[in-house]
Order: sequence, then C-alpha cells, then structure tokens
Amino acid sequence: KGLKGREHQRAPQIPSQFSPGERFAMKEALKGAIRIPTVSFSPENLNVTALAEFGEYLRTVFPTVFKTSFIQHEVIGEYSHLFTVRGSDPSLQPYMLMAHSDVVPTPEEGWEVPPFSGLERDGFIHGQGTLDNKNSLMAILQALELLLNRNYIPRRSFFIALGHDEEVSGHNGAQKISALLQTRGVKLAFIVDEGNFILDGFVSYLKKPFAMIAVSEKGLINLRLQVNMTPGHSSAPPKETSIGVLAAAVSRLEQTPMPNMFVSGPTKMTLQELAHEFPFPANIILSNLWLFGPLVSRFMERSYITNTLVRTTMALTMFNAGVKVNVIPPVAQAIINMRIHPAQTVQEVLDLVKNIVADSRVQFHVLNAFDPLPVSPSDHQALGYQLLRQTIQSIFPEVSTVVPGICIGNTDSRHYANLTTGIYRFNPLYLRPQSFRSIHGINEKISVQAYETQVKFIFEFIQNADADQEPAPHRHEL
Ligand SMILES: CC/C=C\C/C=C\C/C=C\C/C=C\C/C=C\C/C=C\CCC(=O)N[C@@H](Cc1ccccc1)C(=O)O
Ligand SMILES: [Zn+2]
Ligand SMILES: [Zn+2]
Repeated sequence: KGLKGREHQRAPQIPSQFSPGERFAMKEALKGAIRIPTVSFSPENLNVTALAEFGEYLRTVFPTVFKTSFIQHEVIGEYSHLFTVRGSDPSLQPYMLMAHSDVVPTPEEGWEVPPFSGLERDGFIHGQGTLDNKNSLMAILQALELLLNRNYIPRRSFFIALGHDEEVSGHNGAQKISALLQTRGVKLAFIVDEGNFILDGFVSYLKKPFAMIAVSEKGLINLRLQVNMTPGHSSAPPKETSIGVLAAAVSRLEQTPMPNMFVSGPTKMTLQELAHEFPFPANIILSNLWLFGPLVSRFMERSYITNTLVRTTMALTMFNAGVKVNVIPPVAQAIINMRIHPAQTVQEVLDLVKNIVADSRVQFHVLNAFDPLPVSPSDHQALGYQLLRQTIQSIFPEVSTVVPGICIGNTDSRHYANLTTGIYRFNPLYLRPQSFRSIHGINEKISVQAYETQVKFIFEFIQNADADQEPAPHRHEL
C-alpha cells in the first residue's frame, strides 16, 4: 500500500511563506501568551484567573479561527479548548493536534530575564512556556489562522485539543476532552503532541542532529514510603529512628538501579535506524545488536540521559520528617517518582522496589501510577509517523535521519489512547542539552526563527495531512 497510488498524494498547495507583517504579528502573539502566568501548582491549585485570561487572549490574536463557520470551538473543564475543524472529505479519518497552556511553577532565582516577561533579546523570546508548551499551542493556532486567511479549506477533518492542566495530571482537561470525543464515537487516525525533538549534541559520537519521534512514553509511579516509630525524648534515642530506617531504604533503592531493559524496548529500534549516522566501528556495532546488544546497553547506562532510555528510573523528589530538634520523629516520609520503561509494568516495578527495600517497617503507598503507553506504529503504513517524517524532511532538509523512540516524560496524549493506536510525540524544534535543562528549569527561551519554523512546520503538516494515504517512503528505505 505504501508504494502504490502516490499520484493521490498532494504536496502543500499554499506555500509556507509569511509576510514581514505576519512574522511580526506571530512573534508578538507568542510574547503575549508567555506574559500570562498560567501556572499549575497542583491539580487543586491552578492560576484560574490567568487561564481564563489566556482563553480570552486566544480570541483576540486568532480572530479568524474563532469566526470560521467550519470550525467549532468548545471550552472543556472550564479552561481547556477543543476545536473541531470540519474537512471537506468525510471519508478521511480525522486526526488531532495537541498542546497545553499551563506551565510549571518556576524557580525564582537565576533567570536572565523575568520568567513571565516574554522579552525579546538577542533573537530569543524568553520565558516560561516558550518550549513547554505555549510555543506549540500558539504555533498550531497561528498556522491555522494563516491558512484560513489564505482561504484554505482542509480535506481531512482534525481536532485541536489544548489542555490546561497537563503539568499536574490532565484530569480536568485532556481526560475530559477524550471522554467527550468517545461519547461522540470519534476514532482518530493519529495524534501529534509535545514530546521529543530534533536532538543535537546528546550523543557524543553523533555529529549530526537527528529527529526522534516518540512512539511510546514511559509509565509512571509516584510512590510514598513511610516509616512510623514511637516518638520520645531525643536525649535517650532508640537504636534506630524513622528517619534512619527510611534513609537506609531509599539509599538501597538509589544504589540498586532497575534492570536494564534495552533488549526488549523500542530503543533498540531507535539505534538500529540511527546506526548509519555513526562513524566506524559504532555503525557496525549498532547494525548488529543481536551480537553487541549487551555492550551497547552498558554504554547507554553511562550517561544520565541515555540511561533513561534503557531502564525504569527513580528519583527521590520529596523527603519529610521531624517535628522538633529534641523529639524523636514519629513519622518519616519520602516520595519517589519513577518512570517505567515500556518493557515493564507498574506491578513488576512495585514488586522489585519492595524486594530491594526488604524492610517490613517501610510502608508503601502508591499516590498515582500508570503503565507505559503502547508502541505506536512507525512502519511505511503508519500515516501519522510518515506525515511527520515527510514534513520534517521538507522543513529541515539538513536533518537526514528520523527515528522512532520513547518519550521519557509524560504527556496529555496518554489520555487519548482509547481513540487511536497512533500517538506521536514530537516538537519540530532543535533541542540541545542546555535547552533540555531549561525545560522545567530556568532561562527557558525560543529563538524567533525557531518559532517561525515551528509555525511553518504545522502550516505544511496540516496540508500534508490532506493526502488520502501515507507519503512515499524515504529514499534510504526504497
Ligand atoms: C539514542 C538516543 C540518544 C539520545 C537521546 C536521549 C534521550 C532523549 C533526550 C532528550 C529528551 C528529549 C526530549 C524530552 C523533553 C521533555 C520531555 C517531554 C515531555 C514531558 C512533558 C512533561 O514535562 N510532563 C510532566 C507532567 C506530568 C506530571 C505528572 C503526570 C504526567 C505528566 C512530567 O512528565 O513530569
Ligand atoms: Zn509540556
Ligand atoms: Zn512540562
């Protein structure tokens, strides 16, 4: 099927060229979005004033989107937005573009410019949300606005789902949108959400950047460990305290990494498809993982970034104990945030954790958990994957390799697994290690040029999606 009927495909009809006025307006629109402090502190504590303002702001900067007759706009869960863009050909299965409007609370110290200033300096727009994820939200609506202003009418219907609580679960945004679409009997051809990037400088032997489309995402467990002991006077301490017992337990966990799952996960596929980009002899090693798999898996463990791709990780993120300097603490609690490798399940990981701790005084309480997401197809028939690949090659011709991989963080797209088997997590942006650290950190910023390119990418992607079948395979694959 992938090789037949290429005559039915349509290249973008409307060129992705924008006037100086349009380019100015698009960057100003993004700056305005950054200035609205839509911070999610917890599922119960969102800045709802800012979220409401953000909804109104979208109407002012994208008037055509809101007034077009074939676009239906609905507000879900009070602050999330669902746009239904009705295409002219109902025989084509719809797809969905996603993004979110909330941002994480920012560390106050260390910013070069204030995090909600949206200031432009040295060709960059600065602020919280410039990479995660107001850039995507604004770029999707911006691309649609520009297409509509050129009288574009899509063939294939699509949805735009913009969550407002992604950073704290997505339960009131994405999950409600998903439930609503399910009641409407919607089935999606594929979804594109935030996630991986065009990675540059993450692998020392790899000089050229490559695009990694996440076809799965890790599962998650937030696990509370608790030790209760009898309180008393600190002048006559017991042999062990709740703090000591808990500290020993979490130390054992930190010293005992979860098993390396390289041989059974999608990362093997990533490396096989990336092999030809490596110099000799790494290219030969990576092309023969049946033989060199164990060697490569150990090599991957050496960097904290590539380590995330081969195993379930655990991060001790909270530790609380003690009530007074001279009181033996009655309770000690720790929270461990675990990201589950696609080849494991919540239950398997919990069993391993309990075996490692091996102390009946430590109680376990799962705060929330979900299994890794299924692996979406990335073969020649996988429409969403192939459309992304085609658009990457058009917009970033210097990027020679597009590979499937896993997303190490979690995204709102997991709430839509009931509507499609094709979930792709990809941001059409270059990411270098320094910008990676800025996400959920400090000094998050996007270059004006990168943002324009993101708009251009979506502008072309929407048109490419009007094809009635997947694009022709890449030249290396013929
Ligand atoms: C061979 C390959 C070589 C190198 C590549 C190695 C690793 C990949 C490098 C970088 C990773 C690239 C992108 C990842 C960047 C961000 C993660 C993506 C999305 C995460 C979104 C997010 O932050 N979600 C939060 C929110 C959340 C909280 C609770 C429950 C669900 C979601 C999160 O995951 O904490
Ligand atoms: Zn995000
Ligand atoms: Zn985030």
